Amino acid sequence: MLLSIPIQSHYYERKRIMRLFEAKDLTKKYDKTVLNHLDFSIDEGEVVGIIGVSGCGKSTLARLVSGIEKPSSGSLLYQGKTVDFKKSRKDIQLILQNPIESFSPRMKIKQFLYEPYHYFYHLNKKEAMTAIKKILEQVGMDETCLGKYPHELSGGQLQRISIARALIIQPQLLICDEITSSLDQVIQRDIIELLKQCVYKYHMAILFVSHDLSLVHEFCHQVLVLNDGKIIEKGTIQQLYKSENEVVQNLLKAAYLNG
Ligand SMILES: Nc1ncnc2c1ncn2[C@@H]1O[C@H](COP(=O)(O)OP(=O)(O)OP(=O)(O)O)[C@@H](O)[C@H]1O
Repeated sequence: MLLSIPIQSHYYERKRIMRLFEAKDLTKKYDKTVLNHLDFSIDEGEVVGIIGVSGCGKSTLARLVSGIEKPSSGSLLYQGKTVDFKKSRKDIQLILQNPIESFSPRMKIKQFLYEPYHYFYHLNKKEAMTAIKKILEQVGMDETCLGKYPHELSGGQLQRISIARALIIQPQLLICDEITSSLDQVIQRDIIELLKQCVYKYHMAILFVSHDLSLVHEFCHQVLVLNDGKIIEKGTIQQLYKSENEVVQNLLKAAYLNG
């Protein structure tokens, strides 16, 4: 045994536990098999971390769970039924590492935040604007961003706007693929705090792909370790510290040395 990461873990309470999402025998092949017969589940209000070395299939898994790519075989269940990603647009949302990819370059931030109110809640612009201002406050932004285009904001500001949009939509499952990796540490912390509030207030479940084990340590209830297309270990981060698996030990050691 093993090194522990020097950060205070702070596990916030989960209110009730119901199975939200399940992957069964999930396989994805391109020219080679990237994900190989994976089984895992995510409960309501649960934060599940995905870690593993570069190229092990983390982003591929995020794309499958969010429905932007189809598995080669296996099934994905949402509340016990095969997911219909068209119907589940409100329930399952993805935020990417590079937030600019989620924005249309010619759409002002105001429109980007108004769309979900219009589409999911049928609010008119005046009603939505009152709500948008409140949400902006929650993510630490002010109204001046509303008249701007995406390229006029920084990466951290765009990531906050992406989270604001997720707060508006309030999905049951939010998939975050390396969303803090291009941000400085202070903004990383703020974003994790915001996501914790989403879990706490809205009982949102989060699939959190990250190479930053200190954030995973602080944020995730359960962690899956991917290697060579397979889940080689799952459990709390404390359980992972006790793992005899060499790959897991090396990941934790590398995180400690880099941290
Ligand atoms: N559309 C694709 N076509 C062919 N191969 C792909 C495709 N997408 C991913 N791959 C391959 O699948 C493997 C896993 O890639 P993926 O991006 O999921 O890994 P990752 O763990 O997220 O990596 P990183 O930590 O570097 O972001 C890689 O070998 C990659 O080249």
